[in-house]
Amino acid sequence: MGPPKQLKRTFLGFDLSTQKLKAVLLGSSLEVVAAAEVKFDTDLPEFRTTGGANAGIIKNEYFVQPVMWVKAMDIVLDRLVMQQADLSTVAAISGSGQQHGSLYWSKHGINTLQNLDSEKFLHAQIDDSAFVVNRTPIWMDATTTKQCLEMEMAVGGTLNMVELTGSKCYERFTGPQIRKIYQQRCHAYEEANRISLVSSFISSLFLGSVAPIDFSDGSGMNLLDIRKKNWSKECLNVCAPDLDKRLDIPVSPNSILGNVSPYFVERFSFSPDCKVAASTGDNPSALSGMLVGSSWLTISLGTSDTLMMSLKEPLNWEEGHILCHPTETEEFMGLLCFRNASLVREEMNKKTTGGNWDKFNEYLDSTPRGNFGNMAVHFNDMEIIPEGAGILRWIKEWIQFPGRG
Ligand SMILES: Nc1ncnc2c1ncn2[C@@H]1O[C@H](COP(=O)(O)OP(=O)(O)O)[C@@H](O)[C@H]1O
Ligand SMILES: O=C(CO)[C@@H](O)[C@H](O)COP(=O)(O)O
Repeated sequence: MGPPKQLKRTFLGFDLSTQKLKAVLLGSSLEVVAAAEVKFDTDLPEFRTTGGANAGIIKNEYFVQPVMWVKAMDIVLDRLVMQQADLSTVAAISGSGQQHGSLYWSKHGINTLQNLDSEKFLHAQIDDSAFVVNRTPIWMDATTTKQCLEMEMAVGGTLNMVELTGSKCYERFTGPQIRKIYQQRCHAYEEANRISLVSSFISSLFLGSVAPIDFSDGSGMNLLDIRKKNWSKECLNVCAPDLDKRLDIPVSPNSILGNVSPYFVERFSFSPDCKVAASTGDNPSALSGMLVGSSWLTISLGTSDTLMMSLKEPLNWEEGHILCHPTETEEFMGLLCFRNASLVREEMNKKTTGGNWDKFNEYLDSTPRGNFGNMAVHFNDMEIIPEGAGILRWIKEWIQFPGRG
């Protein structure tokens, strides 16, 4: 006999990453009680994504229709219920989101979020009209070179931007993306009452109101003063007008934002006392989830590959990012991100084995590490670090070692 129902406490986490939405229900000893996922390409083919994103007509343009994420939330919750997951035991909900992507709420969208009808699906209510930008940029987008130059110049150069925000201006970062929308779709920007990151969007759905952005994921915007853990007025001013109102005050990633909205109580039997915690970026989440000491380096192999480390003090890196640490909130984290990652591996796997990872791993295991000196770098898309694209191959005979002729 297990503990009485009122003592059973579970914790529900979401990961809204590039290719899928995953949900995991954990017990109080962190055991997995239930898990479900929704793959955008195959479960929601009507959105026509490839690797979870839509490519635009402009080179390096990538976007997503936010309603796809809303629909994915409907489906993933239903999949948990179909596994008999008892959502009335959930004590708290939180999430991790692909970094840098942004959502632009219309006034109508905010109103709908606050008055959801539990008889209807989320996506039947939070539809296209909830957002003023229906092709919303995600981290893969790199079309904001002009805005990056403008923002850096306006704060006195690249080094000043690094010193303030922890990163030079990167095309995928939210600040340059917001500036592009302000410049190219001024009307939409004016109509955007609030702007969410993908992470704060997850909390918003459960809270029933637009959740604040946490300062760890907020560090991936080129807008946050990472030392003060607040928006940099200088950066906001050079990005777009009246941006502070649209972003609200950033909060600690540890914050409890409120109770779950009545929609989830009525539709999925969540307890009205269930708490909604701030969500954060997927990389800050990955670093904190690894529970490693400060001298460890964490590597995450996913749609993007990332390298993460804890830092006591922020450093002024020419490349890469310093973010506010998600759990040691007085500290910082270093992040390097590489975009030619799982999608490149996937393509190679399809070519060589027809998409069978076991076979692919067998092939890898059948050659020694270093592959006899035959190596290749596949930058199918313009890489972030180093900035470059193309395929480079090294064949053993071509590599000249000093002293070996
Ligand atoms: N056995 C495997 N070996 C290498 N890559 C894999 C394997 N299984 C899945 N993948 C790849 O991992 C990627 C998904 O990783 P995931 O961590 O869920 O992504 P994300 O970073 O978007 O959260 C997919 O591109 C998939 O093809
Ligand atoms: O741009 C970055 C980090 O700066 C990416 O790592 C995104 O956060 C996407 O995450 P995945 O979907 O690859 O996990």
